[in-house]
Amino acid sequence: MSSSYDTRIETIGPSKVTSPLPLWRYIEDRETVPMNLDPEMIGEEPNGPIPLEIEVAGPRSNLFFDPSKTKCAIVTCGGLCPGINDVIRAIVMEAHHNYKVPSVLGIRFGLQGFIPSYGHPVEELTPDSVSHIHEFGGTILSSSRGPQPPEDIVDAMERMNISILFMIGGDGTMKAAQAIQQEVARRGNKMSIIGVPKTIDNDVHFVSKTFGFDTAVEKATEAIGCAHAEALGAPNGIGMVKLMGRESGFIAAQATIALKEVNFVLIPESRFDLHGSNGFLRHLEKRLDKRGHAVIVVAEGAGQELFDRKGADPSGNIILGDICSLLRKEILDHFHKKAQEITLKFIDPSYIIRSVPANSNDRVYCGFLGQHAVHAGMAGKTSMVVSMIQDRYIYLPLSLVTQKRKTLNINSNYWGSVLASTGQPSSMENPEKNDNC
Ligand SMILES: Nc1ncnc2c1ncn2[C@@H]1O[C@H](COP(=O)(O)OP(=O)(O)OP(=O)(O)O)[C@@H](O)[C@H]1O
Ligand SMILES: O=P(O)(O)OC[C@H]1O[C@](O)(CO)[C@@H](O)[C@@H]1O
Repeated sequence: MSSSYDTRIETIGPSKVTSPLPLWRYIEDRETVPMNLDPEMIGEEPNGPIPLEIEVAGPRSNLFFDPSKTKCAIVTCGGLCPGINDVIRAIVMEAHHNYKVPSVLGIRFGLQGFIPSYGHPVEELTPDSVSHIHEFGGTILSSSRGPQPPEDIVDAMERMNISILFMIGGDGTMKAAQAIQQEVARRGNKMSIIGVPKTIDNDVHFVSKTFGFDTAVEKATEAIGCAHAEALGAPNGIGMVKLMGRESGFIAAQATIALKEVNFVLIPESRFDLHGSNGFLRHLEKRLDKRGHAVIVVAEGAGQELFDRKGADPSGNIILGDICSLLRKEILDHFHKKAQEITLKFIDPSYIIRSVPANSNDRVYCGFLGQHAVHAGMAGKTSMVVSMIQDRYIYLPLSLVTQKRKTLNINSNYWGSVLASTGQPSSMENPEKNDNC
């Protein structure tokens, strides 16, 4: 398969400043690494490897910005995610200790922090002030989700004399970064916009694994382990766990593969019927008849096709698309009608999987992401994100990662492995499509 992806990284201008870093190896500017990307890992159709030249992350010997006159800023947007504080810490340490920039500002409450009418003061981030923040979950800068005009954000950056803006967030934040970058370019400003993709959902296109995903999955497996114990603790015991993932089921799928005890995993990408000869309830019934217990993992966005546009369930009750409420009701009704005793225990770890501090893997990952983000910004690279693919830290254009949201491809070998682990059928849709009621 030939590739039509433009992986070139934009730069603001020529690099004329010698880097102050005491290093044994610099990365050649524009050094690339040839990669044969596994399409499944970056959210593309599984049509064979994607050959691409991708720019290697790392320190450059020549910089665009003169460190002694460079002011940086960091903003965190979207939902919380383990490791945000680790990235903030790494950026501040790298910028201050190695490049010796005079100032790194923390923008409070996401993009709101740029807009004067919200009145959020900026915070000077120093090595001292960030030295222990990795011990805590969340973001020391706080976050928000509302849209803010890129013109007002760039006005604020001009007023504060910011040269490099680091934006830590999910796919929405990367789109916001692109809009800010376009405004910067329209004004002909010499400012660098660097994205660090963050989300427990792992749904950023072209990024094989976002930081925080690993920790969230680890935390999710604790809930599944408990659901399994509950399921085993009663006759016909059913343990159900709800996990985050509104539009993609990566957390549910990965936690399922990690813990072999899951018998059904329901994700947004894989439609299913409740009733009928091949519906979920029939398969659950078979599982209970055979083994006497079942563990079900549900991504919050699964089964939205079962609700009408008002969020009502098949009986017309408005339950706002909450798939687990619907499943619990339908399971209880189903087995009640059959006069079969079941015990259903429901666990919703909810925000716990994303508000915890990062695990060791994510800590290491976040540290490097932060450092490489600073190297990129100082070299004058812009409109890009820092990421890791196939064990290499690399830079990717924002235009690539914002093309679409990554979803789990149910024709992939990865999903095949998930199904092999649960033993559920590859489809729980009925051939006759009229019996969801
Ligand atoms: N298409 C867009 N254009 C400009 N700004 C956007 C766009 N999408 C989202 N944003 C802004 O980016 C910020 C973060 O977006 P959002 O709330 O969607 O979270 P996210 O970055 O996708 O993180 P998460 O994965 O946790 O949802 C918000 O301030 C939002 O208004
Ligand atoms: O309740 P909030 O903060 O809007 O976010 C919930 C969403 O955020 C995420 O944690 C990350 O996008 C999703 O998994 C979840 O659907």
